[in-house]
Amino acid sequence: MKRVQKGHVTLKCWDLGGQPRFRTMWERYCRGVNAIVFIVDSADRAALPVAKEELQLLLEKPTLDGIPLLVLGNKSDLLDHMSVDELIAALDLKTISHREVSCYGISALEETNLDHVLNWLIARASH
Ligand SMILES: Nc1nc2c(ncn2[C@@H]2O[C@H](COP(=O)(O)OP(=O)(O)OP(=O)(O)O)[C@@H](O)[C@H]2O)c(=O)[nH]1
Repeated sequence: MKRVQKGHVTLKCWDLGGQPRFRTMWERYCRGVNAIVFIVDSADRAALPVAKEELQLLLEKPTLDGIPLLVLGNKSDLLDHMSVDELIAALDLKTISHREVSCYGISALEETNLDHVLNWLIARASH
């Protein structure tokens, strides 16, 4: 767990492992949160079918109904990264209903677009 502070808001963030053995834990950690952030490698097209599958399995849990979802396509610094529109299509984000969904491209390495991510999260934080 990591605390991220901006102004008067402190975000408590849990970084969950992406490997198969951790995936059954996702739902437990996502219960009761203000937002779920699902991060994919936007330069790894081959991994997206599995990412789509795992995201759908997570979102169909009744305990997570209505929780806002932010999908981040990381590694936008790499030449062959997918655009946000490509990510939306590959992850079938348009078919997600009963919750708010946003998708941004970011680079954790170059710290690109992270201000948008923070603002999105702060707007959904509890006061
Ligand atoms: N080019 C580039 N590489 C990145 C970026 N973000 C992370 N990486 C690299 O990607 C690899 C994986 O990064 P991690 O932070 O371990 O990824 P993770 O998703 O937390 O991994 P798990 O939690 O184990 O699934 C590392 O080699 C990072 O240096 C980025 O924005 N651009």
